[in-house]
Amino acid sequence: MTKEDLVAAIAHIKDEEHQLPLTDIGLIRDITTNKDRAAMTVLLPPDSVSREQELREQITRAVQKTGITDIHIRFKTISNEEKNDIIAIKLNKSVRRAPTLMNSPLLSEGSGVTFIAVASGKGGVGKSTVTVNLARALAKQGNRVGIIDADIYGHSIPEMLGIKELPQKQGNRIAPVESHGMKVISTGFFVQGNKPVVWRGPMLGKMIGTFLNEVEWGSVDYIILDLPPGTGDVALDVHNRIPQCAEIVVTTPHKTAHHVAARAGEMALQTNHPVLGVVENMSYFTDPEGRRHYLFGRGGGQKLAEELNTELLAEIPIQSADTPDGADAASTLFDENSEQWHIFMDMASKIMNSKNAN
Ligand SMILES: Nc1ncnc2c1ncn2[C@@H]1O[C@H](COP(=O)(O)OP(=O)(O)OP(=O)(O)O)[C@@H](O)[C@H]1O
Repeated sequence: MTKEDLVAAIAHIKDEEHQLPLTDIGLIRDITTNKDRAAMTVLLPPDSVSREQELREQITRAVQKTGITDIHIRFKTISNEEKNDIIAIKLNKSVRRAPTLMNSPLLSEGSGVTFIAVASGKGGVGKSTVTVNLARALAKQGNRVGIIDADIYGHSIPEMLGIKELPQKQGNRIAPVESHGMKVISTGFFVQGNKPVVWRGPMLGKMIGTFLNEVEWGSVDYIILDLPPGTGDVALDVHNRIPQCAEIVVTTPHKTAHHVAARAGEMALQTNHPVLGVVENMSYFTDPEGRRHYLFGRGGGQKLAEELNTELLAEIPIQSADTPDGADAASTLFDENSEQWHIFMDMASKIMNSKNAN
């Protein structure tokens, strides 16, 4: 009796959500067998905890059919995020490079397009702010830049850029909206009103493919993708469809933010995507006398960069909403005279230099 025989014996036991064998998606692991003894660990996400007894019985029956009677099954509860991470990493090999979607000229070798996904562990840390300003800074330095706002839950890019129009049809293709010298496509263009998006399964799986294949991008040097927070389906799809996509992980100086951000970066690493670096946002506030105040603590970005074995690309200060002229300056498009803008310009140069070095 080998481990493979044991895996085969329990391969019919499936995950309810994905209908895939638990062994294939990493939710049964540490499978060992030794003569008449078998042991394994079953990982239970919250919605499956009630299945513990049923699973124990199913596994026991299946293993007993092989003649083994000494069966040890450990159950470990995991969060939904952990479940998604495990499945993402496990499935990556098999779903990677779906052939029908590889025909986008953008993805071909020699297209010269650099893809950068901007990720974060949780929402509200400034992922979209980093996407938009990095894209602007790259455009300002002479690059042709496209933005894919793939944040299905908080597609804020059109609003940030003040885009009012919708993309037009160009033959049987979609023309991205031009704004601030960049080409923009957003999930927000394809939903009505401000309803939360309930794109699941097949539709979600098609989204990145549609944005790559059916949008007429023309010539672009960079495509920056604003991912939804966390390590869900869209992030996984990007990792799968765009194997060359590099990642920037945005975090704040908060310890908790650093912790959750690490997962987004680790997913990239485990799926062999380079992590370009970490951006720490809302790092400090510079007062009118030029003194820095580290309102949310210090070092979170650096710590995350070390953990992911990458570079701290930038520390973006907090922009005050209180401006001399009373205007609402907490705009996400940083003014070209601001400290923040200079930092974004430096970051864009760094990224361009590393592209040229490759
Ligand atoms: N450095 C900064 N200084 C001041 N305000 C900022 C800064 N960075 C971001 N903000 C503000 O914080 C809020 C959240 O930023 P943003 O929408 O970029 O985050 P996000 O991570 O993309 O969030 P979500 O995942 O919900 O889309 C916005 O109102 C933005 O204007």
